[in-house]
Amino acid sequence: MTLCIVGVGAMGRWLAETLADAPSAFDLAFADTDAAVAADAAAAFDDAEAVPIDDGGPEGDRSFETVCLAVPIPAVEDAVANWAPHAGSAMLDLSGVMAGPVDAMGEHLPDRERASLHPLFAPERAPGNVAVVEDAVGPTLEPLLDALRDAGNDLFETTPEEHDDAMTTVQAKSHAAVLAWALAGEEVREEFHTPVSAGLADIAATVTGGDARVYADIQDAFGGADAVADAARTVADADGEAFADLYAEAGATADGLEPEGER
Ligand SMILES: O=C(O)C(=O)C[C@]1(C(=O)O)C=C[C@@H](O)C=C1
Repeated sequence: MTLCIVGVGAMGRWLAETLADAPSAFDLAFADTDAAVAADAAAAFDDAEAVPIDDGGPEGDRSFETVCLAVPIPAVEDAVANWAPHAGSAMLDLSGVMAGPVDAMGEHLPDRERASLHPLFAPERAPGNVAVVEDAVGPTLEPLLDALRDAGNDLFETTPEEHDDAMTTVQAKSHAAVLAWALAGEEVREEFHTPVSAGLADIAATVTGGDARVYADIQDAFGGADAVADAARTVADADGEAFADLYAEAGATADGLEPEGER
């Protein structure tokens, strides 16, 4: 299958690396607004090519069986429109938001295969859970999804609404809370750390070790930092009894938030 990966950031590279090891053959092409980044990726994979971008789509009248959009969240809907004429059989996106691209793909590729995937991890922690909306999946996308499964990823079916709602808690509120903790904290001697503070410090290092633009896009797409700030204010203002009530309420909510294996 010819597959053009549009957007060669961390997740575009992750897809290429995962498929390069798959038994089914994927002829890879890479396109990026930074032509040097696409050229680098093409050089790293056997027989892969770099595709120059012109006016948002591929230069010349190029067509690929499948186009995968691994572009930033704010760019994905325009990318669907620009690349739809060049996706012969299928399009998928890995942008991390689902409602917008699923609607746009339905509008621009009504008669072709379509899926939206969100790998819920950074590539260095692959394989992991991948949320999937199989809007219209058939013989073109099936081998690609199988290759991700074969690489140890756990693909689970969701809806755009369920996914985007979940990301408010899973991503936007989590990141806001962790960043606020790091911003409010001060350096302490290592021996003072407790299991709780050491765990938070580890998570803060993970969150701040990524790409600021990706984290800003997540805040814009899903919101939730205000709710975290309001909750922190309520905790800060609570006296003994009110604090105990909040503590109990947080405990009950936290039970529901815990991944099943850890309950
Ligand atoms: O660093 C990790 O492993 C992450 O989980 C990163 C993380 C996240 O924190 O939500 C950040 C952006 C991606 O969309 C997916 C996951």
